[in-house]
Amino acid sequence: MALLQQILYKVKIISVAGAPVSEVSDLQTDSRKVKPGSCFIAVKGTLTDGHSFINAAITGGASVVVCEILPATLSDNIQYIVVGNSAVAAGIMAHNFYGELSGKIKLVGVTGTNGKTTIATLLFKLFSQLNYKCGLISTVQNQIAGKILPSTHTTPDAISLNKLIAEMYAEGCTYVFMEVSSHAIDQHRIAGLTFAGGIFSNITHDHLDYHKTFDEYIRVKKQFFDSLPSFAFAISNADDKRGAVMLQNTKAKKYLYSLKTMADFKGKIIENSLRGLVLVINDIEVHCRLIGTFNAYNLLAVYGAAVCLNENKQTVLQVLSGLTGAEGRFDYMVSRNEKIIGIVDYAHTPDALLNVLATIKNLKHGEEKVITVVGCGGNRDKAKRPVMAEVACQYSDQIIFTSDNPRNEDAAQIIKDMEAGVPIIARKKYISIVDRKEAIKTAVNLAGQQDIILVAGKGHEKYQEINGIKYDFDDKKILSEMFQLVGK
Ligand SMILES: CC(=O)N[C@H]1[C@@H](OP(=O)(O)OP(=O)(O)OC[C@H]2O[C@@H](n3ccc(=O)[nH]c3=O)[C@H](O)[C@@H]2O)O[C@H](CO)[C@@H](O)[C@@H]1O[C@H](C)C(=O)N[C@@H](C)C(=O)N[C@H](CCC(=O)O)C(=O)O
Ligand SMILES: Nc1ncnc2c1ncn2[C@@H]1O[C@H](COP(=O)(O)OP(=O)(O)OP(=O)(O)O)[C@@H](O)[C@H]1O
Ligand SMILES: N[C@H](CCC[C@H](N)C(=O)O)C(=O)O
Ligand SMILES: [Mg+2]
Repeated sequence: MALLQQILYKVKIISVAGAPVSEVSDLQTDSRKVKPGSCFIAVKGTLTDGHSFINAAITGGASVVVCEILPATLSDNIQYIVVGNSAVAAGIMAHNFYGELSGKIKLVGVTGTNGKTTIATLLFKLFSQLNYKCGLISTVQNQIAGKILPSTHTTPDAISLNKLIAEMYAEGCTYVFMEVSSHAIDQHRIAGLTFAGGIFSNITHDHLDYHKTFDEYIRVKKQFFDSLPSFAFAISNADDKRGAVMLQNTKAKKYLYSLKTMADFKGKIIENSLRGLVLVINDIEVHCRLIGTFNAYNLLAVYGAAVCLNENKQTVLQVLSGLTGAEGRFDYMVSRNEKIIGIVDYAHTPDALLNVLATIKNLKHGEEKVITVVGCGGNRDKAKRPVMAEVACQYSDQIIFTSDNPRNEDAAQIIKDMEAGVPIIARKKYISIVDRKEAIKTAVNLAGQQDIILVAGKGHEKYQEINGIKYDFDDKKILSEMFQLVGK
């Protein structure tokens, strides 16, 4: 049980009605999870409005209701608290409920279209190797010190998020590295948290189904930096067109990283091959295992954050040089007889696909073919489909369009949306195969000695979501099984 008054600390209350209640057993934004004594917070969502479930929550046992609009009829023995924004209230209340712990650990948030998982995971690995107990909140998995927990979102809802941070604190974690998605910022999942630092990777086309315009997407991402406290650090990518804008109104201490211009954290690529990257970072040469220019940016962001967190520069670079990236990001394998190269990557935006394919192009020695297998997710930004197809065609010798997670859409129609982006000159080099396993198999059959197969879009995912059901599916496992069979 927790005192209601304490949980409401810092919440902007407009009015209070009904019967006074002093304690609640927990907080819930979902009426279906309410228990006797719960405080139900009615949040306006994207599909429905939590206010329609106030009665269901009361029937379920809620004793307190936090809402933006008071119901027409009030139930007996229930306290109603009217707030300006229930989602913001949920964030602040969850933070209070779990002991305001974000300020007691060092919480670092990473935002941007691409690179969040990579940067957060590298920071987690780096600080763990520097002998700190750390937490990780990411798309691939959550981790509390060594314990791995499954992840359902890039950034969990406010209640799950604060609960997770509380578990991390209880386990003795002193650092938590987390991804901050644009959905999370917009839906106030991070409201109430105190960040020690924020990192911006980049912003390119994605999620326009949700944010509607690119300007709005930028505005939402910027809000994260606008809300950082003055004692925090804010690190941004000087080479991204919007890198400066992100820090324009932040109170935090500002730092920039760059491969192209003068910056606090300045990098230069000396070598970029399948063996990894050789970089000079602020005059120190470092050999890294990560591949591709985009990873040079991720490494610079990680280095910058570690320096801002007062770690020794030499030690940081020493540890960084041994680190591998996150699962399903440029995961590299070679077929039996060492003939075909396979790369599984989570590129599911035009920019990510472009970066990965440009990296592969740079790494080629000669006339090897690049065969790309790619699809787009259903119930997500439709505008990126033709653009991803165009990018795939531009940088590949052969392309197989296939399904990703169709969710509630028709996989064949998603592929048609992609095909609309195929340039006329590329019409002869693509085929479409809805069944993703068949598509991967076909790519392996098409590949000759030394050719490179890129399987893009699903990275670490272990399922394919079709009409609400998650079927077992693992690009890496399928590709490696087929690679075992390749005898040519
Ligand atoms: C579009 C979106 O972001 N939706 C998220 C949002 O749900 P919503 O706004 O649609 O909620 P809703 O269904 O309209 O319901 C409104 C309210 O009524 C409540 N309700 C609903 C039904 C009921 O019977 N009783 C009840 O109380 C709900 O609990 C909710 O509080 O809030 C929920 C709780 O936080 C999230 O689980 C849900 O994520 C959905 C499943 C999702 O797929 N989200 C993706 C797009 C997402 O968030 N992705 C980002 C990463 C993106 C990236 O950068 O790559 C992420 O952070 O994971
Ligand atoms: N700094 C970067 N710039 C551009 N592309 C990148 C960068 N880092 C990674 N990528 C590409 O984007 C893909 C996704 O990377 P990552 O998972 O780190 O990003 P993310 O921001 O966490 O994505 P999500 O929003 O889906 O969680 C990678 O598989 C790679 O193709
Ligand atoms: N976090 C991203 C993941 C997309 C991954 C891709 N495989 C897809 O299903 O579209 C999203 O929810 O939009
Ligand atoms: Mg991620």
